[in-house]
Amino acid sequence: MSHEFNIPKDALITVAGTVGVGKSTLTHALAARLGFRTSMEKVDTNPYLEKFYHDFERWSFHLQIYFLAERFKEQKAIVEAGGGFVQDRSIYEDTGIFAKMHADQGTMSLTDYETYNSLFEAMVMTPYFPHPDVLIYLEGELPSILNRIRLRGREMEIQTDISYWEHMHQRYAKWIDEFSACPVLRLNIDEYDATDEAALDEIIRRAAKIIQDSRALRAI
Ligand SMILES: Nc1ncnc2c1ncn2[C@@H]1O[C@H](COP(=O)(O)OP(=O)(O)O)[C@@H](O)[C@H]1O
Ligand SMILES: Nc1ncnc2c1ncn2[C@H]1C[C@H](O)[C@@H](COP(=O)(O)O)O1
Repeated sequence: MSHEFNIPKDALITVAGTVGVGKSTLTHALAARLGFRTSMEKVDTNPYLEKFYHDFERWSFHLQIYFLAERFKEQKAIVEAGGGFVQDRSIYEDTGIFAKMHADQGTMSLTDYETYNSLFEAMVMTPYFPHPDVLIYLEGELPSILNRIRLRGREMEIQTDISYWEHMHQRYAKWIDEFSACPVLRLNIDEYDATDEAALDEIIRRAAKIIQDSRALRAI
């Protein structure tokens, strides 16, 4: 157990939510408080991301395959280490939000989407794919999130039409209502401050309760 919080040492906590909502910030803060390792989404070394923002149609398949490979390697490292990680973004969002959104809006062809999905499903069926003990879902109003994207200052995101972020925000709201792959803790970004220790502790206590309840159920 992670001493004062009753979080099992082998737990996997995943932080999910739309771009700019605060996942990386909370991932680092939770991991530091728990003495867990982080599994971060790497942006600077991604060879397709910037090209993708300039031409969705040309690069969406390449980018999805790249993200899938990266996330799978991360999952494998987490399993091999025996858990004890906070993970920045779930693999479920790649398929359930991004790939689907681009397929639906015609910026990824149906054939590419089907190829991607069959690869995704084959990967998820392996022992290297532990479902998280809890998925912490961050949600907030679109204007606050857009403001955070601007403040963070990634030019490729700032230059992207606001309709892209609006559409993603709507998809996320629907996606989380239907999500059932693992237990969920929903957090509104106006209701916590990631730099405040008491707020973090409260989030961890809520996560711990969810993890204990779901592990107890699995043990029956
Ligand atoms: N709780 C918070 N309060 C204020 N600003 C925040 C908070 N969490 C994140 N931010 C800021 O919002 C921006 C996006 O946060 P980040 O953690 O990178 O989001 P994500 O990983 O979800 O894309 C960053 O500039 C970050 O400093
Ligand atoms: N699967 C993905 N498809 C397209 N774009 C993606 C995917 N996963 C992440 N991204 C983009 C979105 C952001 O520009 C960066 C990093 O995401 P963030 O939510 O800021 O951590 O990658």
